[in-house]
Amino acid sequence: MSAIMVNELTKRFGEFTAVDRVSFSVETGELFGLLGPNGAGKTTIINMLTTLLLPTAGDAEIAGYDLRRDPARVRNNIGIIFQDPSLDIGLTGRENLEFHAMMYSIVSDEREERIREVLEVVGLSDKADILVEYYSGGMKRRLEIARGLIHYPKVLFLDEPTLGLDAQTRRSIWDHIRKLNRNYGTSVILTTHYMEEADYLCDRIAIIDQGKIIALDTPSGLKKRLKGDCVSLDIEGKVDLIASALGKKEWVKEVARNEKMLDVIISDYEKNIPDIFRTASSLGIGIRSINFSKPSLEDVFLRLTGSTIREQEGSRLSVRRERMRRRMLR
Ligand SMILES: Nc1ncnc2c1ncn2[C@@H]1O[C@H](COP(=O)(O)OP(=O)(O)OP(=O)(O)O)[C@@H](O)[C@H]1O
Repeated sequence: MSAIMVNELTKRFGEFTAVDRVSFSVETGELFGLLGPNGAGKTTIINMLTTLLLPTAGDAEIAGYDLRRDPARVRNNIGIIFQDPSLDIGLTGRENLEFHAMMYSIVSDEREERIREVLEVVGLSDKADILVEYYSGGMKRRLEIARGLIHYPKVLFLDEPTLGLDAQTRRSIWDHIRKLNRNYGTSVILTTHYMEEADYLCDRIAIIDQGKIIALDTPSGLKKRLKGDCVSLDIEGKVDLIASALGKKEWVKEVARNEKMLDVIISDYEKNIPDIFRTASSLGIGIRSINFSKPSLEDVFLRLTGSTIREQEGSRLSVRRERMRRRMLR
């Protein structure tokens, strides 16, 4: 059985269509991502699937229950972690969980054991009795995840789970999400605009742009849509000569010269890279350095939407990477 089945789900705010006939399904135990820029419609999709917002059209089933006909049962079978923190900072971590467990009518005999368990999943057992006011951003996020798990939901919704957190904390949250998904078999649907988060965590990703799903596949399936890998060579000798020799190879998709540098888009990197060296050597041309970049989800996104990628300004490497990326996409 699918954990979530979405059929032509649509949300209009007045004249504006925020979500436009979106259809997808999430398998039981799957970690599924909605990836897209700010304003793409991800939160609106989550809000509809969690019964917080009424769809304009379309329908969905969550944990086997119809969104429109059975919203109470849907709510009982899901956990939600919102984008904005919603903890009571005047209570301890444990008290926040107790309060939530009571709201879900978990009987007191079971409550203590469940709290112990979810605190362990998110690695907060030793901080449970500290006021949330003194928690770091990452600890708060982990506590929110623990809270979303307290009633053993079949499906967990996470809206931008690591928004605003530093890289190290983000990584630790990812590991906790994976752990709960693997250990409990909880189906997870998360929204993110961090490409690396979707890539690292998700079994499958739906790329959302302007309210529509524009691609849906595994991370590697999405990356395979690109033309190839980019090899960047710093040439010692006649650049035009090697550029023309490489351009004739069947596995070379594109060659572009930039002064002494050569960017070559190739297929099957592992197999063909030695041939680049052999070709250079047969022409008496040296290669000072070689740089290699594999396509990322960022490249896929750029290819699909045409929108620019924000790179660190001023860095020559970034400018170069951006240039190489654009070549891979053409
Ligand atoms: N209640 C509302 N009334 C009018 N427009 C809305 C409403 N809620 C959302 N929108 C619009 O719908 C679009 C999608 O918003 P949504 O919050 O779903 O995007 P998102 O992909 O989740 O981005 P973010 O991560 O920034 O929240 C946006 O243009 C937003 O301004």
